[in-house]
Amino acid sequence: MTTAVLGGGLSGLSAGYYLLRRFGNPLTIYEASPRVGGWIRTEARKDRDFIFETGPRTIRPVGVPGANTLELMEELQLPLKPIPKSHVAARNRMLYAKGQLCMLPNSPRGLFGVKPPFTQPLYKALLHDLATGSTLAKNEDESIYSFAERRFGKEIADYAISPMICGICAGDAKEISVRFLMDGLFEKEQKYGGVLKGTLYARFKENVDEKKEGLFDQDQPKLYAQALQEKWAMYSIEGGLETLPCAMRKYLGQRDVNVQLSNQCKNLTFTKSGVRMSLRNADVPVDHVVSSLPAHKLAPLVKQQHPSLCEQLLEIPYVDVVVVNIQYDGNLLKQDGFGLLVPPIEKLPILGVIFDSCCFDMNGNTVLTVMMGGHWFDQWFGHQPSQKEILDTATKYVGQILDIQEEPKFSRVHMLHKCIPQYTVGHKRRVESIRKYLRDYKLPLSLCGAAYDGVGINDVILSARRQVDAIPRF
Ligand SMILES: Cc1cc2nc3c(=O)[nH]c(=O)nc-3n(C[C@H](O)[C@H](O)[C@H](O)COP(=O)(O)OP(=O)(O)OC[C@H]3O[C@@H](n4cnc5c(N)ncnc54)[C@H](O)[C@@H]3O)c2cc1C
Ligand SMILES: C=CC1=C(C)c2cc3[nH]c(cc4nc(cc5[nH]c(cc1n2)c(C)c5CCC(=O)O)C(CCC(=O)O)=C4C)c(C)c3C=C
Repeated sequence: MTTAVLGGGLSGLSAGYYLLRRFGNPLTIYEASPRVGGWIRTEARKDRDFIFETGPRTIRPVGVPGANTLELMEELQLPLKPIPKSHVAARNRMLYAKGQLCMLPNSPRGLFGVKPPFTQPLYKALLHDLATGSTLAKNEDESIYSFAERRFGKEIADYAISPMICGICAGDAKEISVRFLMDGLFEKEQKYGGVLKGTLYARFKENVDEKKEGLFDQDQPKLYAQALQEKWAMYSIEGGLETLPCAMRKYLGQRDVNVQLSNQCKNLTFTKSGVRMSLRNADVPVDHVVSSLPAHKLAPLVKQQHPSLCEQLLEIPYVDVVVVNIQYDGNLLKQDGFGLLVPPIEKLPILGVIFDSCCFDMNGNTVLTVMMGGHWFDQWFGHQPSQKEILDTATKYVGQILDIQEEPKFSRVHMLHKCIPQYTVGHKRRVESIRKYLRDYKLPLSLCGAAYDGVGINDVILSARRQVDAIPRF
């Protein structure tokens, strides 16, 4: 069976890895740009002993998706850099709200005091949940903001959930589906009439649930067991996260998988015997294609033969993010931690700041990443500001929030256009409908990647594995 993968980002490379394992060669991965990795990009400043990550920087070793990624890391023998749960970067997460830097509670004791930006002890939010019955009809969807407000009150929705959504998809919690991050809690609420009630009731079933996913019934990956034992909160890779796609490309290349860079797929034509892909210099027929492309990039490729599929794909919205990496000599941070998020209710042009040099050793440098834009990109950056204006905005807020007044020694501004999909209300049903369309028309096309089954690194790797496993054998 001849297979091909569209896209050489992490999901496409993972699809290549799992296709090779299941069907062997011939297998080709087509990537439009001259490099692999997609949004994963590390800029190493070799002369200065620090790195800038322009996309992701950490991976969570949690649950089946986390275990699956660690299995891949083990196979690739990558040198991981764990951050244990006791590390300051795992314990200290901050908000900038009401004009001050606020530390979020990191232990059960934190539920009982009143700490800004909250005006009530957090346990009251739990009482609110206990006192409120379930109010939505079964199996519906709603925004994560409205769910949090219903269950825990407006303060939690504004100062806990909304910034969390900014720190995962740069989105507006008022539009993002509750099923994006709280599918389980939502289901429990609907089933048992409350989040807390449902969580306590279902707790004893947790191990059963993990087994149900069926991937690691026999043995857990060794690295996952190690991560559990050593209580890792998250990890990166020596040299930065781009080490992962580079290692995958090498691994696949050594096993005769053809990874073609700068070869954009321009059209897909479904034929009686498979698919014809229009590529740089030729039309190539294959039996089955796995697309890892962002939904808005796949849409035009199927438009000619399947306009309604194209329209459904275009219903998955994306947002732009501005990433500003900055470096200063010496340690200038007065407060250590992972970083800070700015709740959207503050109406500031920044989404948050990550303290890279607190998470990982940067040889005495202070390295920060300021993230801006997202759902509010047009409002703040729609006038196409210059790189200097953007850098000035980032450093202004670093000055105001972190009291770092000096100019950065080194900086980079990146505009990430349509970099992160938004799982808005109804996303789950949209994806089901897209996949149903492929089944109904018996199209030899599988879809994986950040557009469909989760936006994190673990999610896109697992998405590739599941989609490859679901391809019927010829
Ligand atoms: C700013 C930012 C921070 C993030 N932080 C984290 C984090 O800390 N932890 C975490 O787990 N996740 C994080 N993520 C998410 C993670 O980076 C993504 O989920 C993941 O990289 C998506 O991989 P992908 O392969 O699905 O898509 P992509 O990376 O978008 O890859 C798709 C590839 O397809 C190629 N392509 C497009 N069109 C064509 C075509 N017609 N033909 C051939 N190739 C084509 C593109 O060039 C690209 O290489 C972050 C994302 C962003 C943007
Ligand atoms: C503290 C500041 C943070 C900013 C600013 C931030 C921006 C940002 N993040 C994404 C996408 C993802 N981030 C993810 C994980 C993650 N992000 C932060 C913090 C900030 N993110 C933390 C602490 C974590 C780890 C999560 C945890 O341990 O609880 C992920 C992966 C989520 C997962 O399922 O594992 C993604 C995806 C974007 C696009 C962004 C831009 C504003």
